Amino acid sequence: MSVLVCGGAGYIGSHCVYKLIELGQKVVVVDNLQTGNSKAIHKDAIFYKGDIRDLDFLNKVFTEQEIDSVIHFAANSLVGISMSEPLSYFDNNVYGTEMLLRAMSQNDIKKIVFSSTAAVYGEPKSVPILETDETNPTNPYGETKLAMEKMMKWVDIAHGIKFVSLRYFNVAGAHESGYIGEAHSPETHLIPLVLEVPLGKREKVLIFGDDYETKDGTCIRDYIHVMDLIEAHLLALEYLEKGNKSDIFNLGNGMGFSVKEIIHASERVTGQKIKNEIAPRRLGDPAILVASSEKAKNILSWRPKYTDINDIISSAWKFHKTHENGFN
Ligand SMILES: NC(=O)c1ccc[n+]([C@@H]2O[C@H](COP(=O)([O-])OP(=O)(O)OC[C@H]3O[C@@H](n4cnc5c(N)ncnc54)[C@H](O)[C@@H]3O)[C@@H](O)[C@H]2O)c1
Ligand SMILES: O=c1ccn([C@@H]2O[C@H](COP(=O)(O)OP(=O)(O)O[C@H]3O[C@H](CO)[C@@H](O)[C@H](O)[C@H]3O)[C@@H](O)[C@H]2O)c(=O)[nH]1
Repeated sequence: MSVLVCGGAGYIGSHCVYKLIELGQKVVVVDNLQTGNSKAIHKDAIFYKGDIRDLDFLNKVFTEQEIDSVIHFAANSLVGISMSEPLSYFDNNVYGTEMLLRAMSQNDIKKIVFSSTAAVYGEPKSVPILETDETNPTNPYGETKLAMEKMMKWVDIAHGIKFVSLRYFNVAGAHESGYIGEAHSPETHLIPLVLEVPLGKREKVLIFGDDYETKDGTCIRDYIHVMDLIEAHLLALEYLEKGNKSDIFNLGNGMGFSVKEIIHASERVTGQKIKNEIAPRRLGDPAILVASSEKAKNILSWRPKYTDINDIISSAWKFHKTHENGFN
């Protein structure tokens, strides 16, 4: 039996595929390569290039392969762009998930682990954020992920498809081998952008707003290492295999770092001064997002290994130093 990884050519999905294969699992990848790269897919995975919004394509994959469970990373995932292109976010994320769940239902596949996000909470009333806290997204991206979670809840009730929704905070770092890492084109995420300065690919990094109500005026995020995140997916699959109920878990380190602190930590890691400049706020950004992951620790027995921001940035730096042009 195989695990189907939707979005397995992307940053997080490719790390999941590597880990599953290292553990001896059979893996099928579906990806339309809109932001992913086929070079990031482990050579032992079976790859189908196609779009999750294409029901016939999905049914072909489910017919040709013996799929037991699905891990669903395929989505549009950029806060800033979702503010100017909300409809493409609803189309790819909500309609895409609708088609995936339809195909799973038609092919009697009953387990899905799903990438959700801290963006479902919006501006939190208190931190660290608990899964039971209010969800009130400040951007269309978070709204689509919330809609996808709600869709899965009703599909579970109607069709018995059990889900684990993992609400990731900010994912960073790279696979220990240094073979794969975060390589988007164009890049929009803070840590890889900051590291482009010491690599000589960028003159300076822009800080989107220094007038937030935070300790130094810049946005605070909770950074989690991609391999710790993947570990939680494996535990979530086990949890579903044991017949447990559908549930939602936050995944973060429980520590907030401001944009300025990330730049300073990156200076320590790289040993180089990183030029930066204050720019206007980016629309849709909450000021602060920090997770409580106690529920994942208690129920899934999740134990993150990378709890020091220097180690997370060092891991990203190791990849970027050897892949200055991503996978090209
Ligand atoms: N990176 C983060 O910090 C973060 C935080 C929270 C949640 N997430 C979620 O995690 C998931 C993966 O994020 P990522 O950073 O790896 O993004 P990514 O863009 O690198 O990966 C997404 C992958 O899905 C593929 N894809 C997108 N739409 C598709 C479609 N319709 N059909 C088939 N393939 C499709 C892309 O080509 C890409 O390979 C996303 O769902 C994202 O919302 C990411
Ligand atoms: O050039 C840059 C890029 C980012 N930022 C700021 O850095 C922080 C982190 O931004 P980014 O790395 O783009 O991540 P987020 O916008 O926080 O979103 C990520 O983390 C979310 C969870 O918190 C996920 O839902 C999203 O999919 C994922 O892209 C934010 O305050 C940005 O405003 C800058 O100041 N300058």
